[in-house]
Amino acid sequence: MTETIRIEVDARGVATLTLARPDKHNAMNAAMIADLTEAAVRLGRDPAVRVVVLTGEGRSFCAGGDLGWMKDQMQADAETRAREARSLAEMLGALDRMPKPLIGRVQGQSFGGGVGLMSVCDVAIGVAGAKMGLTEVRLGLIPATIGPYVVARMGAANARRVFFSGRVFAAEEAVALGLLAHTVSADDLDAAIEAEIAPYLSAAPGAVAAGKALVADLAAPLDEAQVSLSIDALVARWEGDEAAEGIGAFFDKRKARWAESGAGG
Ligand SMILES: C/C(=C\C(=O)SCCNC(=O)CCNC(=O)[C@H](O)C(C)(C)COP(=O)(O)OP(=O)(O)OC[C@H]1O[C@@H](n2cnc3c(N)ncnc32)[C@H](O)[C@@H]1OP(=O)(O)O)CC(=O)O
Repeated sequence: MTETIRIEVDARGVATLTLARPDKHNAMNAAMIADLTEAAVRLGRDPAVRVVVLTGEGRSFCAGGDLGWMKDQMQADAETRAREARSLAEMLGALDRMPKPLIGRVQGQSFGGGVGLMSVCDVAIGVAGAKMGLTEVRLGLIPATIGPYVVARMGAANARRVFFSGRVFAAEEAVALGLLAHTVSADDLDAAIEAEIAPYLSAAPGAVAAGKALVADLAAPLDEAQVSLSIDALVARWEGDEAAEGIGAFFDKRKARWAESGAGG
């Protein structure tokens, strides 16, 4: 475990999992991806933990996949690229399957993979007016490994709108899309999270875990074929010119210049 996340467990068994790269808006690099995967498995197995709250330190919940890490994948060999893309899918799967209620405390901006994290929470509550979006297409990327979870949340019709436009929307719209349960003022966020936690603490842990597994199977059964498709889709983007231009433009702090064919990779 590195320094990318913090875990605190209180006497009631409420674990708070905090994304802790505030200077990078909590973007998920390789270390954070590994740490989150390990934490999901560990907290899921710990009988003392009853509920997990996922939050971010600083101004953002999570700005998505770390674009420096993604840039590295573009220079890497095919085996490394596939392994790194799979690590993202495995992290999302580990959080999604964690047999404890996972509550998202969305205190700031969330983009790309940050919206993916919200989508693997059982319930997420956000601050009114917070900005979010599936902004990947602005970077020459797509919501790939997060795709199955986000589509399950908002449905294909909504996903088409927000995936293909990459537009930024407010937390209120995220409620309508099914990403957030409701919004509150920043001052009321902790009270809202406490209110959400309380009933889980009196529920039978085994029943909660069984219910969570059943809902996951009934609502959006995710098989290895879908996971592989999403990994391949991410790797294909890393191999194309558009992501190099989009990510390059982000770090150069300029507007991306897309090829005019409209079919560029
Ligand atoms: C998971 C999958 C795909 C993705 O998630 S792709 C990533 C999608 N995310 C985004 O599009 C957000 C990118 N970030 C921003 O738009 C902005 O940084 C911000 C979050 C709106 C904040 O803007 P602000 O002007 O307040 O701050 P800076 O831009 O100066 O950022 C400060 C600092 O943080 C670094 N940073 C921000 N986001 C990222 C990031 N995603 N990756 C790496 N670094 C990031 C930024 O570079 C600055 O660093 P300095 O060193 O201080 O310059 C794929 C799948 O689904 O499979």
